[in-house]
Amino acid sequence: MTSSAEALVLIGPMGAGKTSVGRRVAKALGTSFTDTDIALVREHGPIPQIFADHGEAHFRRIERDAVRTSLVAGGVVSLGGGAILDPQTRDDLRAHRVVLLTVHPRVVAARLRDDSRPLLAGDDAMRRWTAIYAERRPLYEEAADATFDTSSGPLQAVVDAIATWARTPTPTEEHA
Ligand SMILES: Nc1ncnc2c1ncn2[C@@H]1O[C@H](COP(=O)(O)OP(=O)(O)OP(=O)(O)O)[C@@H](O)[C@H]1O
Ligand SMILES: O=C(O)C1=C[C@@H](O)[C@@H](O)[C@H](O)C1
Ligand SMILES: [Mg+2]
Repeated sequence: MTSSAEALVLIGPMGAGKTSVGRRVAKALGTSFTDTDIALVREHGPIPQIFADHGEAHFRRIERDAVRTSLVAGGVVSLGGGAILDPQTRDDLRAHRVVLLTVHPRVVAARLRDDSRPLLAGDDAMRRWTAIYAERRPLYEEAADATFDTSSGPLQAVVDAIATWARTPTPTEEHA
């Protein structure tokens, strides 16, 4: 028995669909939706500005706080792509159901055209996306209870598949 509600947490690389899919999964399950990027922007301002004014290490600290608060709230929680880098966050995720969203590099390029992601700013965005994903992949895979690829098909098909998976009791729940 856990003291706080278990969240359904979406992790994965930039542009995999954590925000857009997570919002729709929450609607399908009739539960709350929190996106840690959206939450921290509300409190601290735009992400590129935070990186420019205070650097990535500072961003990771406030991201860590946003993740902790969001996990306590429960429901569906979409993390920023780099939140998995924090060891405390990785530890916290063990108490929740974690879904890894993946996407093929050929597909993601078209999804990353806006300038909201400072780690992809400027030239060579796709080369950096690929390197960052390769570096974090073991952390994503270690944390994930299930993986869904968002590269093809309608977004709603991924949403439905995750909602169906989420409704299936975990072995722990079955035997509780
Ligand atoms: N399955 C999908 N099919 C088509 N387009 C998608 C899909 N998932 C996301 N998109 C589009 O890709 C863009 C990026 O998606 P989104 O912001 O949800 O990614 P993210 O994983 O939250 O990225 P970040 O880590 O930067 O927060 C959005 O314009 C979204 O509409
Ligand atoms: O993958 C990352 O490191 C990031 C992903 C976005 O969700 C934002 O949290 C920010 O742009 C950094
Ligand atoms: Mg997002």
